[in-house]
Amino acid sequence: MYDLLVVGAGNMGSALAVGMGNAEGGPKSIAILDHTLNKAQAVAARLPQGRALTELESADVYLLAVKPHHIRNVVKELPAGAKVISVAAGIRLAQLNSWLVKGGAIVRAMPNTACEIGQGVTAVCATAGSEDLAARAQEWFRLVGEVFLVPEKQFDVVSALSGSGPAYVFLLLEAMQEAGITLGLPAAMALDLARATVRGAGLLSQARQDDPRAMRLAVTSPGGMTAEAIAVFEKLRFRHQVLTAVRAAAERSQELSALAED
Ligand SMILES: NC(=O)C1=CN([C@@H]2O[C@H](COP(=O)(O)OP(=O)(O)OC[C@H]3O[C@@H](n4cnc5c(N)ncnc54)[C@H](OP(=O)(O)O)[C@@H]3O)[C@@H](O)[C@H]2O)C=CC1
Ligand SMILES: O=C(O)[C@@H]1CCC=N1
Repeated sequence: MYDLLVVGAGNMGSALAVGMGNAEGGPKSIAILDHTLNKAQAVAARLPQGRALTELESADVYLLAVKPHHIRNVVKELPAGAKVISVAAGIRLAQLNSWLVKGGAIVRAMPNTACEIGQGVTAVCATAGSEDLAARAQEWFRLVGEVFLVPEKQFDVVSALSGSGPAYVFLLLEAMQEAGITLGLPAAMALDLARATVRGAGLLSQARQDDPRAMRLAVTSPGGMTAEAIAVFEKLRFRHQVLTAVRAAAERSQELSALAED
């Protein structure tokens, strides 16, 4: 029996399997299951004790990393009493519970892809009676980043903030690179500069634990060049754009829950 069987060798399943499987104190034996054997094999090859599967086998814990509209079928195939961790966006604990054949323990988690390098953020909640599994899930997710216990009613917003969040940062990277290119820099140099800047700003913010506004003001010399850029962002209502975008993602999380019932 495997300690952990990850279903879905896509972006999130592979990030979690690789991150947890290579961390000290993580699940010892990990199997990864995907429709496409090649995908599962590619992940298993990056694990100290990984096994690629195309059919379900017995495991202590099943971590489900398939798309929200596929998850009901996967849950229905799990054995009675299965211990399940789902990372599917929008899918509620009550839905997972109703699809399980019989009993079992259920944890819902919302990680992000930075788990692959141990720098993820994961929100966790669980059904009553699943405390042991919730403790184990927190332990494993802590191996690949920070963990927050979050009431389920906040999951849509949390998912829209930290689950989707890396994509917003990558969009900023793309936009910074494109601006550099348009204003005359070579593409590779523009990307290197943007990437190093995002990394440094993230690390500085983490190291200082300061209010981001104060950190922004420390860069923005009165009458200097940054002030010109910030004034443009404010005029274009950047904050409003971020709020509208995060709200759209949170609303989509609610829709995904409803669609999974169809
Ligand atoms: N990507 C992210 O950043 C995050 C994703 N999530 C959640 O993680 C889940 C997976 O997302 P993501 O990794 O991006 O999706 P992917 O499409 O990259 O990965 C899902 C994988 O699961 C496979 N699959 C589907 N059904 C089955 C099945 N019954 N048995 C075995 N394998 C199956 C898919 O195969 P095929 O393509 O052939 O269908 C695919 O390879 C989603 O529910 C998402 O909401 C959560 C947090 C962040
Ligand atoms: O876009 C999605 O639906 C998934 C969930 C959070 C990040 N990716």
